[in-house]
Amino acid sequence: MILSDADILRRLEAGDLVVEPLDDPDIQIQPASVDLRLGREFLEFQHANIPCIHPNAEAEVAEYVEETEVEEGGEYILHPGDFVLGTTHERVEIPDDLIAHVEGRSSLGRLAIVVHATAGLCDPGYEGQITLELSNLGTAPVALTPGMRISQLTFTELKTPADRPYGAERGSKYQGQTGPQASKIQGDREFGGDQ
Ligand SMILES: Nc1ccn([C@H]2C[C@H](O)[C@@H](COP(=O)(O)OP(=O)(O)OP(=O)(O)O)O2)c(=O)n1
Repeated sequence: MILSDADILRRLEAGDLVVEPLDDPDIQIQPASVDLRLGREFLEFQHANIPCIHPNAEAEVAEYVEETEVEEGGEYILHPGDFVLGTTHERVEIPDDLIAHVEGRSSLGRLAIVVHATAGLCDPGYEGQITLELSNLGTAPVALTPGMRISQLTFTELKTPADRPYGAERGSKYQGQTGPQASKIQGDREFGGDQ
C-alpha cells in the first residue's frame, strides 16, 4: 500500500517517520508524496582526469570527485550531459515497515532534469540525507537553486516490518550520511566474508 497525504501526516505525527526540516507541510506534502528540497553541496566528477573508474578502488573514486558548495542565494548550473551528486536538504528516518522511493518532479522532468540515474530506493531503517544522482538529459544548461523542490519521496508499507532493517546490518554503508556521498562500493560485503 502506498501512503496517501493523510497516512504520511499520521506517520510524521506519530514520529516514527521523520522528514526534517519540514518547514511548510502545506507546500511539501503532496497527495501521495513529500517534496524534498535541493541542498547546497554537490560532488562533481573531474571528467578530464578520469581514464577509467574501477569501482573497487577507493582511492580512485575519492580522487575523481570534488565537492563544491553553492553560496547562499546562488545557483548551480547543470550542463547538458553532466552528472553530479547532490543532496536533499532534508534528512529522513524510514521506519522498519516502510520503504521510500526517490522520484523526480514532473516540472523538472519536463526540463530534462533527472534526480536518480538508477538507484531510487531508501531502505526500511535508513536514516540520513538522500544523495541525488542529478543529470541533465536536455540540450540547454539548467540553473538549479538550493532550496528548490527537486524531488519527491513516496512511501510503501511492507506487509511485515523488515527483520534486518538498514543500519542494523553490517555493511549499511550510507547510514547517517550527511551531504552528497560518493559511491562506497568498495565497502561491499564479500560473499562468505566477514565485513
Ligand atoms: N538515490 C539514493 C538512493 C538511496 N540512498 C540511500 C538510502 C538507501 O537505504 C541507501 C542504500 O541504498 P542501496 O541499498 O540502493 O545501495 P547499496 O546496495 O549500494 O548500499 P548497501 O550495500 O549499503 O545496501 O542509500 C540515497 O542516499 N540516495
